[in-house]
Amino acid sequence: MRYAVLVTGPAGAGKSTFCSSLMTHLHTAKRSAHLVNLDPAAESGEYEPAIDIRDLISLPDVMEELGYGPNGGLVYCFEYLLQNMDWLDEELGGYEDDYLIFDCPGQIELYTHHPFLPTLARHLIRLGMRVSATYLIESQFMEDKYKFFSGVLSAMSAMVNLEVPWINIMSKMDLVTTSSEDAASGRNGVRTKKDISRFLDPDPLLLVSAPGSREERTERNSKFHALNRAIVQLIEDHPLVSFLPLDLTNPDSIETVLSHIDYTMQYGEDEEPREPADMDDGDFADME
Ligand SMILES: Nc1nc2c(ncn2[C@@H]2O[C@H](COP(=O)(O)OP(=O)(O)OP(=O)(O)O)[C@@H](O)[C@H]2O)c(=O)[nH]1
Repeated sequence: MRYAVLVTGPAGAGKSTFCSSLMTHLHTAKRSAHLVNLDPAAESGEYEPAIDIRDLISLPDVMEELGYGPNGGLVYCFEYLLQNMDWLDEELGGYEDDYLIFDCPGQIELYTHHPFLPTLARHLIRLGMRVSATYLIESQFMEDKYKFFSGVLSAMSAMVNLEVPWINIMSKMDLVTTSSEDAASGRNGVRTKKDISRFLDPDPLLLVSAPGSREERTERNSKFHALNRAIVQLIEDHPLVSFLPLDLTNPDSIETVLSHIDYTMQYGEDEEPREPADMDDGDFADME
C-alpha cells in the first residue's frame, strides 16, 4: 500500500521544513519515505525530491518563456501537470509500499478555489493510494481571534475543497515563549503558550470578545457581531477544526503529529485519533 500525505498551507507556514522533519523521522523509524516536490518554484532543500514537478515544468521557465507573472505562472504549471498526469503516474510507478510526502506550493488560492489539488487527490486515490492532507498555519499568525478566524476559515475552505482525511497543524511552536514577562511586555510580539493554547482546540466562549479590547469596539457593529457568533458556532459544530501543535525542536511533538497522520490515513476521521501510547504495532503493520 502506498500512502500520500499532502502538506499544504499558506506561504512560509513551514511546509518544506515540516516535510524534511517528517522524512528524517520516518527514515529514523526505518520506514520507507520519499519526498515529492509539487512546487514548481521550489528552491533546493535538505532532501532531494524523489519526484519533482520541476522535471516536468518549472515556474522560472514559464515566466520567462510565456511572460506570465508568478501567480499566473503557477496556475499554468498546475494545469500543465493535470494535462500530463501520465508523467506523474510513471514517476510514482516505482514506489509500492512507501510513504510519499507531497510538498505543495504556498499560494492559498490553489487550495481554496482551484480544482488542482482535489483533482490530484482523486487521481492518487484512483491509483490505489491512501491520501491524507495536513494544513499548516504558523503559531505566530494566531495572535488574536481575527487572525484565528481567518486561519480557520482558510483551513476549512481548503478542507471542504479537498475532501480527504485532514489534519490542521499549528507550526513553529518553538517560537512561542512561555515567558509571562515577554507576554506582558509584548516584547517582539511573541505570545505565550497559554495565549494561543485556546486556539488549539477552541472553546467558542473564549473567542467571544473581552471587554475593553479592539473586539469591544468592533462589536458595536451588530452585523459583524452576528457574523462573528455564526463563525464561532461553525467552529464549535465542526470537530475537524482543531489544531495539533508542532514543535520541531521536540521529537515527541513530531511523533505525535506523525501518529495522527498515520491514524487518520488508516481510519479517516470517523474515529478519534488516539495518543501514540495507545496504539499498538498492529495499527500500522502494513505501513512499515
Ligand atoms: N523557528 C522555526 N522556524 C521555522 C519552522 N519551520 C519553518 N521555519 C522557518 O520558516 C521559514 C519558511 O519555512 P518553509 O519550510 O520554507 O515554509 P514553506 O511553507 O515551505 O514556504 P513556501 O514554500 O514559501 O510556501 C524558513 O525560514 C524556515 O526556516 C519551525 O518549526 N520553527
